[in-house]
Amino acid sequence: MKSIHSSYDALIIGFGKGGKTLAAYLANQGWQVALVEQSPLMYGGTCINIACIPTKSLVHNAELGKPYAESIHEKDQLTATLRQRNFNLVDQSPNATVITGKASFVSPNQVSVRLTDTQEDILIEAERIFINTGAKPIIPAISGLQQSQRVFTSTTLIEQTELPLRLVIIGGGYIALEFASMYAQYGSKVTILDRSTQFLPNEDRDMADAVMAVLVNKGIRIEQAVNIDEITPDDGDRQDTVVYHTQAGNRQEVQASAILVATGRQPYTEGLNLSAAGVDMDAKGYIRVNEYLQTNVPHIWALGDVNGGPQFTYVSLDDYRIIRSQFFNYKPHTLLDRNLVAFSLFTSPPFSHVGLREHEALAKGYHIKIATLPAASITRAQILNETEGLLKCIVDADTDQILGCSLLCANSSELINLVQLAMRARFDYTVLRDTIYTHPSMSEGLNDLFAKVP
Ligand SMILES: Cc1cc2nc3c(=O)[nH]c(=O)nc-3n(C[C@H](O)[C@H](O)[C@H](O)COP(=O)(O)OP(=O)(O)OC[C@H]3O[C@@H](n4cnc5c(N)ncnc54)[C@H](O)[C@@H]3O)c2cc1C
Ligand SMILES: NC(=O)c1ccc[n+]([C@@H]2O[C@H](COP(=O)([O-])OP(=O)(O)OC[C@H]3O[C@@H](n4cnc5c(N)ncnc54)[C@H](O)[C@@H]3O)[C@@H](O)[C@H]2O)c1
Repeated sequence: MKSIHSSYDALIIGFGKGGKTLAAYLANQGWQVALVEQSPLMYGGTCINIACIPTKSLVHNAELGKPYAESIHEKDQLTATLRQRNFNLVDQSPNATVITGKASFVSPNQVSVRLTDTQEDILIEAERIFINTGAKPIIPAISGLQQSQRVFTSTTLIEQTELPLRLVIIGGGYIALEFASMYAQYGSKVTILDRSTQFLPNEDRDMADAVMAVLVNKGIRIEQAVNIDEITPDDGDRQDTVVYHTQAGNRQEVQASAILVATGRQPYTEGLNLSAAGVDMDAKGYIRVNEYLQTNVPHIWALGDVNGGPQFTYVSLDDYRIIRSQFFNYKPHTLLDRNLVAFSLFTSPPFSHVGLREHEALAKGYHIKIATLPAASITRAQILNETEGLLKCIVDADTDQILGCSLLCANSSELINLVQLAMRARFDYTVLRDTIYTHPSMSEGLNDLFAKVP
């Protein structure tokens, strides 16, 4: 490890997407930079070690029909490679040092770091401090949950090399649906128990129903509006029992060889001692920032999940761009000009969305034109043998501009970026309708979808 100085131009706390990119950039510009990460198993942050990358590797291999244990092994190799590459990305710069330890504020400019290997406490001063400590799972208070040996988070479930025969998932959001889809494809019998009264409550009902149909076709059982009462332990048959009530008040039970808790993620500020720096948080514990991602303490910024923005790796990366534009010669960029953040939910096929949904456009008073297209009508989908799904676009009837688009089909996580670009460029929908796409491709579905706009 490089020698640690007592003072730096910039101190970055947490090896998240925004922070590591910022660390490498600032060091290349000649700043003296320290990046503190509490765990050597988290160099590179959440995305590459325990989130996006390992889960999408598992989704991909499930689609290919690879056995579970082999896929877990392959995922571990991939994350180990990326971890080392990410460490090098920062630490190989002569101006940057990765310090492995837990950071805690002592004053607005001073941070104490308890080094992970020696448990020694060191004090670091920095002119500017960037907090990028991410988020961690919310664990609901359910009787028996803490005692159970079969309860996992998204992090710990994908450490298991044995496929759970019966997987019960508590939650109905991103993690729940992605894990349900992939574990069902590996061969688990999956049950989703969601507290929300509606499946995918933010989506238009036609799209939500189409996603639900995809999951149900994989044999997944989905229960909405449930209230989990308790988890009762293994009685020798290697299965716990999850006891819950339905909205109608009926008591139900389901057996589980593994239980995944996927009930949301909360800001990771534990141990940071933000009060010593005087940094404000909101009611949910997210660090309050202005449009420049600056906290109430002017030389301290917060990037990524911890600042309460949408929890996506690409948003953390865009946070880096916002900060970069404040110090270097880039076009000014703030939270105020961040619009059109698309997302992809990596079920198989993936569900992707950008812009307004139909119900949102109507609520905003737009006059709209709508078109839908079954994925099965796209030739490429037939070739791929992935004919499940539905595509939908919402167009402003007064201007012909695209207001929103939802895609449930093969490669939708790529296609949605094309639609997003057209929306940012303020193209009329006819541009996507009449563009010459390669053949046979999923993009051609956009020709057909937009051709159906009345
Ligand atoms: C299972 C799962 C799947 C996901 N899939 C996707 C996806 O497909 N696409 C997508 O865009 N997003 C996905 N996300 C969300 C995405 O992972 C996060 O939005 C993103 O990783 C957040 O990064 P960040 O920059 O906030 O920091 P993180 O990458 O979370 O990094 C924070 C780091 O800070 C460290 N840390 C915390 N406190 C301290 C401290 N006091 N001292 C030192 N170090 C500290 C932590 O150990 C951690 O390494 C997924 C999330 C999960 C859980
Ligand atoms: N593809 C992606 O980009 C991707 C993938 C995974 C995660 N993520 C990010 O990670 C974040 C966290 O994901 P998540 O799925 O944990 O959270 P989420 O906020 O997406 O979903 C939480 C779900 O848990 C349910 N819930 C909450 N408490 C419950 C309880 N006690 N009993 C039953 N159900 C309960 C809610 O109804 C909701 O369906 C997401 O917001 C997303 O930003 C992104």
